[in-house]
Amino acid sequence: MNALPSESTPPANGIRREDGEILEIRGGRPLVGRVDVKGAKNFATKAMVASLLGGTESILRDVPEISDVAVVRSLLEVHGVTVVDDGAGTYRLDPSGAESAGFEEIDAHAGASRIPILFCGPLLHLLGQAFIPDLGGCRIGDRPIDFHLDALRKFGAIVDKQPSGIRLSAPEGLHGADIELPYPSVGATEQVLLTAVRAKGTTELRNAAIEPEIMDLIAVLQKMGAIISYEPNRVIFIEGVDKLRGYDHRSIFDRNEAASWACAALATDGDIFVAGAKQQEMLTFLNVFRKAGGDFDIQEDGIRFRRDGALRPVSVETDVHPGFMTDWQQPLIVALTQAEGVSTVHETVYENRLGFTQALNKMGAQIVVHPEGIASPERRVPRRALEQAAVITGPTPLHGADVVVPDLRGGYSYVIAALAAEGTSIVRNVGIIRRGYEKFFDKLEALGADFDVIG
Ligand SMILES: CC(=O)N[C@H]1[C@@H](OP(=O)(O)OP(=O)(O)OC[C@H]2O[C@@H](n3ccc(=O)[nH]c3=O)[C@H](O)[C@@H]2O)O[C@H](CO)[C@@H](O)[C@@H]1O
Ligand SMILES: C=C(OP(=O)(O)O)C(=O)O
Repeated sequence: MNALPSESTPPANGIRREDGEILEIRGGRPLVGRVDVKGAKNFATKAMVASLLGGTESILRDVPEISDVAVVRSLLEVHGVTVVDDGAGTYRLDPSGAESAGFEEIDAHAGASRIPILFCGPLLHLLGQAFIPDLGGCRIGDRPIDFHLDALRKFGAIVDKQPSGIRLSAPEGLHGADIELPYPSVGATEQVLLTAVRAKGTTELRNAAIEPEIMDLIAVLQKMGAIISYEPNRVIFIEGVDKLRGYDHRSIFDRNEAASWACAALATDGDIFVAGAKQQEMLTFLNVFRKAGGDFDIQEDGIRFRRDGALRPVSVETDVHPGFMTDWQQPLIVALTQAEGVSTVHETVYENRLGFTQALNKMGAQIVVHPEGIASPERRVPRRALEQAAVITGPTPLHGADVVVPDLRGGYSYVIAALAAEGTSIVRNVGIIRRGYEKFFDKLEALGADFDVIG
């Protein structure tokens, strides 16, 4: 492997490694070694928004160095929140200077993230108004926000959809609400939690999402002084309180990143210790990992993942927690291209999350995507002719190709496919991967990956 330019010396090709958008990857080598997984992208960003609700400074620990965090930080700062970090993942967030921000400033900082929508409740409580720009995030379906807006109206917000975003106001303040979600939406559940904690009166939320990241957000809000009870059958009661204080909290680990590296070990016949990974939040993933021919050791400070002989075909259906997480299926599909038999992956959360498989076929995989998925009336995702179920026939040797990253988990998947392939691949648009994977290039290097940043 050519020695990668270190951060301190400018690389020969003049490309600052950390800003690299194009990788040249030479495959055929197993990934072996240790990676450290920090806090979860899908938790830390929400906890940062929650700091707006506190009357005093909050401290958030194990914050990952990813671009989605940078987007939320800049949105908080344009609203007058002081954010200081120690360079090692501890953030201090002081909302005492919070104020309204101009549309242009907000729009300029919205980035490719979905998190801005979660600013609604806290800003309405704090300022009585909010402007939320159009959202980013992975293009894996329509990703509407109707559940969010319906909930905010029930809290008493006036919602005005505009060409470039949403303007909200709450002239009478916000009051408790009775809300049943049509689907256990993670974002909509977080929207309700972040709004209800300071609303006047009690809120009942039914059909709530209960992902581990949601439970950690509830823990943060409880630390701040909120009164939230989590009942059986996805029911959450929130008693609004007049004021909340700052919190001190260590983020839950990123189970999506941990699962990604586990799939990388399967795909490259490697052996990866994921420091920070915990069994409890990954039970469903670990069962599928073992059925697919993986072996894992649960240790005090992490989980060791490796292949245990030939990979075996599996049938997986994505679902809400505690089911198989939709964010896990893309890296798993890369590993299943090496399994000895026919696997199926039914994507039931998003209607368009299997398009990334076309590039895998370009690398030699045999994946057929069925737009209608499984024929079952209770399916979550409306039955439309989009990517719904993938049938993966293996094992198929992968060869290098020139591919363009479509989304966060698809991008990660292309990199491990290139590492598992024989020959050289060019993977473009890899900046998207930095949305959710901290120090991605450093980790690949630590695991023995043979690649260069070429653009
Ligand atoms: C930043 C973050 O935390 N992202 C995660 C979050 O996304 P996000 O919160 O956007 O995902 P949701 O759980 O809301 O979406 C699930 C399904 O509900 C639909 N829906 C959602 C909201 C709405 O108002 N109307 C509607 O129809 C979506 O289109 C999708 O089909 O949960 C997803 C499901 O675990 C994960 O894949 C994402 O990684
Ligand atoms: C879909 C994902 O993220 P986002 O909701 O931020 O697009 C993901 O983390 O896999």
